Amino acid sequence: MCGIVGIHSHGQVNQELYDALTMLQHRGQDAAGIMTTEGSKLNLRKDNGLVRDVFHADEHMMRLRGKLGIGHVRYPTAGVTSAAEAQPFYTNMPFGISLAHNGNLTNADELKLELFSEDRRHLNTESDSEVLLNVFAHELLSQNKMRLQPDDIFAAVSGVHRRCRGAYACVAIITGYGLLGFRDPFGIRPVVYGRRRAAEGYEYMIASESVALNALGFELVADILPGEAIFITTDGKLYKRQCAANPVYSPCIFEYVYLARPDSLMDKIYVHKARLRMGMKLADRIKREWADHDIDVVIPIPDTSRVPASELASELGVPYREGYVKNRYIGRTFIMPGQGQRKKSVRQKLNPIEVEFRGKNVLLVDDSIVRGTTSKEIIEMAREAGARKVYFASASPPVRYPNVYGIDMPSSSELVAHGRTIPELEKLLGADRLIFQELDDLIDAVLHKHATIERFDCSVFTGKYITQDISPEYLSQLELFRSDAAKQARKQGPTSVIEMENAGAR
Ligand SMILES: O=P(O)(O)OC[C@H]1O[C@H](OP(=O)(O)OP(=O)(O)O)[C@H](O)[C@@H]1O
Ligand SMILES: NC(=O)CC[C@H](N)C(=O)O
Ligand SMILES: [Mg+2]
Repeated sequence: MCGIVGIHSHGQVNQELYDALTMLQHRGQDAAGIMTTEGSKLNLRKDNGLVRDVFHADEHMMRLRGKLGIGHVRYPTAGVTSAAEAQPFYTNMPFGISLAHNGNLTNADELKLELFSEDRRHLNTESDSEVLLNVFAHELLSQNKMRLQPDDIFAAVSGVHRRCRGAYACVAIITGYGLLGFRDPFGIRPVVYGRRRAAEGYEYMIASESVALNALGFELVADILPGEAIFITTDGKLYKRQCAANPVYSPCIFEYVYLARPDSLMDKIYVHKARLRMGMKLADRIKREWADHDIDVVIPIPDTSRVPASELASELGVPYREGYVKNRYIGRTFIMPGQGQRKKSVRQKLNPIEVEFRGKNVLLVDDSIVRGTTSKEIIEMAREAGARKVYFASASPPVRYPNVYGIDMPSSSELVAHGRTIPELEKLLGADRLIFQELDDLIDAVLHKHATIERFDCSVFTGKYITQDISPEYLSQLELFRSDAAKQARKQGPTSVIEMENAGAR
């Protein structure tokens, strides 16, 4: 999961793109980038780091001039972490197109070969997003038009649907023409759009999550539906089209569990409410299966589990206490790149308030257990702080299978619950009792009364991939290339990379 944003405004967009990216920072902490267009000139700044570190006022922000632009915060799931793979990506032919992508292509390798040998296009990085951009560019070129019409752009998006597999929510600038947003036919990753009234007419914004719209005073119009594309021309006309032959509304359920901010409205579901219902369902399970529990206090693992934990406590009728103080200067640990950094960061990030633990039976609640980095450390900390019994509940089922759609969980062997029973996990993590949400309850909690979603991608819990094209060979290749060990081994090589854009003086 990365964060994407695009704005078409009547004023300069640089600061607004920056502000939107800070609202989406929780979706990617590795790199950030902004591309703006001013007439026919494009301005790009991208680098590794948090939004606040990548853009400096005089050096970059002042130079990102233009009334139309796109931005990206990256959490890598393909290629490498080099700054050259920060987004947006750009290709000159045709018209000058720049693109920012959230998701992950599962046929990037085949497409790379096709692009090279059949479409005669050049790729300069290992990124699947550069592949996606070039497929779109080739499809646009194939329309064979000197002047583009919205129909040509939508036809090119249909071409992307035919060729690209996996997850993609994208924003793109077609220089001189306008701003495009589109979503894969399964709608795996989220993307919404909104508008704001200005004296000169409406201004438009496309973003991964509605929180970015709220913060900038845009009203949410709708989700871009699976397979749909919207195009806003440089003079502010909006066109919308369903471009996929067979769209199936099936977003990733893990967005609701962990990835998204609770204050986002996503596919017409309030993430906050979905998380409250997760807490309620989990409490029901405890009441059903452990009626005589001896829990004295419910303690959340900040940040994400606060919402389900509070509802769980109130349903159980047990006090809810903030037992861990979160260091506000440490980011999300799960989306950090290496296991060493993740492990160290848990201790730096969370510190127990001893009085909430001493002599008590505590139920620690988290939204998920993935690699077990957080839960293992946290349980140990609870014991060190003097807890009598340490129980642990997860608002989602055990994560047992890799993700191939934009979450960097490439390797089943890194997932603590893979191939382990609950008693084995209790032992490994050091919990006196471990309680997981049932998948049906999680689905009920998220779906609630919403009929438009046909199903969810629940692959991290079930190993069944919504696109139905993930072979065991693909998964072993993924593990080989992207496991922590593989990434670590690659780091042993030269650390400074000479990239195309860095070759000359900047
Ligand atoms: O089992 P693990 O591999 O540790 O992964 C799961 C943990 O990681 C996430 O927290 P994170 O610190 O990323 O973000 P948060 O502050 O939003 O909870 C998630 O909320 C769990 O706490
Ligand atoms: N998490 C994402 O959406 C990643 C986007 C893209 N696959 C990259 O690695 O840059
Ligand atoms: Mg957490």
